[in-house]
Amino acid sequence: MRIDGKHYRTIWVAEDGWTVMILDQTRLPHEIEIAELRSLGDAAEAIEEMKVRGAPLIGATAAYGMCLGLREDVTDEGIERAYARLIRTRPTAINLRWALDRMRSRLLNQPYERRIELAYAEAAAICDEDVAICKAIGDHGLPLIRAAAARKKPGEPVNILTHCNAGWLATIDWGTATAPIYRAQEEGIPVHVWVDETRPRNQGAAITAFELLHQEVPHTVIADNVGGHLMQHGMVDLCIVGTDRTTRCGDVANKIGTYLKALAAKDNGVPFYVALPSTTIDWTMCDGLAEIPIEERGEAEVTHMRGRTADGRIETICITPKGSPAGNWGFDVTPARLVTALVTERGVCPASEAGLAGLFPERAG
Ligand SMILES: CSC[C@@H](O)[C@@H](O)C(=O)COP(=O)(O)O
Repeated sequence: MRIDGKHYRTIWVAEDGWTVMILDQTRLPHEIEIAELRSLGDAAEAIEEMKVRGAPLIGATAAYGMCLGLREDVTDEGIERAYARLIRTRPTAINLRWALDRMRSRLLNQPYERRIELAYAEAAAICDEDVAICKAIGDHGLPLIRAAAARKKPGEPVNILTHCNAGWLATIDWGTATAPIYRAQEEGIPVHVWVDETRPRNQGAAITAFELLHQEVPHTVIADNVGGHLMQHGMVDLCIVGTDRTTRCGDVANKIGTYLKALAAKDNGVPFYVALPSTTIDWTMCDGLAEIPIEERGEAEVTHMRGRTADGRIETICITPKGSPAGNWGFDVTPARLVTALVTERGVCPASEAGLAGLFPERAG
């Protein structure tokens, strides 16, 4: 996708053939800064500090983290050490484990002298596949937006609510929840996106708004609690969000607050879609509420906010009384019964074990 007219992916390898380059998402939307990852530690910290974030991009960064780890130690022990360091960076997004498992099984049993080259090729393949998968999600999600457009007066935009950032900046390109929106834009279907701010880290206000602005998609940033009101007043035609882990039975873990939007959507008869690559499905789990690990992060993300002052300085300010404790759960689980449908690279299906098994029979038990 584009920033100031220039095409970017979220992660790539520098001309030296080994340094991994990322867009540092902690600097958005105020600064466009490209960061270099030159060691296993750099890659792990980039994920932990959320310089890169979003389930597919976390997986891709971990894959490149394995490459950087191999440059430090090419042995089997080196592979296991890199795996162990990267797997503990963030707990909820299943793409992390998926990418690490794929890298490990590709590399073990290979001659030492070929491992680094094979690792970079595998990480690049993971990225290229993610681009194709997200594009396919866009193709399959497009008819849902087209159908909503058919119910509107000519020229009236389809109002789409999204939460957090499941856009191209959460993937390699295209995004998951945003891919159908970008496809609709390409087709000339008028769309308008309600962007939940997504406290505490404001991925909606900072990142989704940034990417929609640069893609010239009409949008409005709203406070997290506004969505229910808009739905009650017929101002949302459909919701579409991403996910960090979806169980084989269709329960969906996504950024904290997603569940409340799904409840409001159900109450108001607004379709609630979840867009996901199959790499985000955890086939080992059924009951998301009981089984999906939910990331808890530091209090400061809740007690403090970061932004740019009128004179251009980036500042962090405290918004709570000194001494008030804060809780910071990063994700919640939306039960399958609240999800209208899942949009995957193979098509749209009910959020259920049978629905997913129908699209991915080779994975279903
Ligand atoms: C396309 S990825 C979907 C999710 O990863 C996204 O909705 C989300 O919740 C991201 O959370 P984050 O904590 O910013 O990594």
